[in-house]
Amino acid sequence: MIIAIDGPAASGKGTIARRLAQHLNLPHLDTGLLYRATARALLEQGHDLSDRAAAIASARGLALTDFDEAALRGRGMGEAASIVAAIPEVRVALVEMQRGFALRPGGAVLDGRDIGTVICPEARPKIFVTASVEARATRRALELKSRGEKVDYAAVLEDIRTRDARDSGRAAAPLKVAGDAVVLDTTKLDVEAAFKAALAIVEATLAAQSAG
Ligand SMILES: Nc1ncnc2c1ncn2[C@@H]1O[C@H](COP(=O)(O)OP(=O)(O)O)[C@@H](O)[C@H]1O
Ligand SMILES: Nc1ccn([C@@H]2O[C@H](COP(=O)(O)OP(=O)(O)O)[C@@H](O)[C@H]2O)c(=O)n1
Repeated sequence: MIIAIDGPAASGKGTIARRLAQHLNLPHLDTGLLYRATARALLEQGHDLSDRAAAIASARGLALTDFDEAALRGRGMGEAASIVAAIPEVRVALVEMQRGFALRPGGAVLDGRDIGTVICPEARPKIFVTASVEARATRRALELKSRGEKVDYAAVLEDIRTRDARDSGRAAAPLKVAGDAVVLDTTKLDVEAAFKAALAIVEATLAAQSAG
């Protein structure tokens, strides 16, 4: 089974994807890390984020490895990732890697922005995880603080608004709800309740598949 989890920044999609993968014993790919790693490689080589050719080369050179998550999950890298992710050729360079992961025998769980719409349109179920922008900013601010970053809520809220607009407004694989996705709003759910709600969606899909 391929499970596609999409949604905006800090909606809780990664947490849900990880928990589902663990529970179902499936491999999990956080596809946001691919865009974050592309941006980081670009910056480390001294290029500017607006250097399209260098961004494309960086995406083409990326390998699925154990990413240095501590370096990638910082506030600046989320913003940088969303800038390079708007370049169509960067996205194309990362498609095969993601599809290869999704098509592993036994299935996989992938989370991102375009898993259900572009990478794995055949995935079942597709879950679109969302939450109010204020809840997402609160969660991200807490997360960044726990990672040792000095952050202020207002700045994180502004970051998230900017990123939502860029990710939804771009021409290439914009963030949007797939027609056949189930929307899961986690604004009022804690981590455990959000996981249980997602698991119920997966179980309903499995039941429908075995019935039909
Ligand atoms: N339902 C929830 N309630 C409160 N905090 C949550 C919830 N889901 C996730 N979090 C926390 O919010 C932060 C962002 O979650 P994450 O799963 O990384 O989001 P995303 O992958 O959508 O960016 C993490 O610190 C995570 O522990
Ligand atoms: N499948 C994906 C995953 C991430 N991205 C981009 O990468 C950025 C960082 O993604 P992420 O999932 O790590 O970010 P968070 O949702 O964790 O904040 C997003 O803002 C998107 O612009 C994408 O375009 N497509």
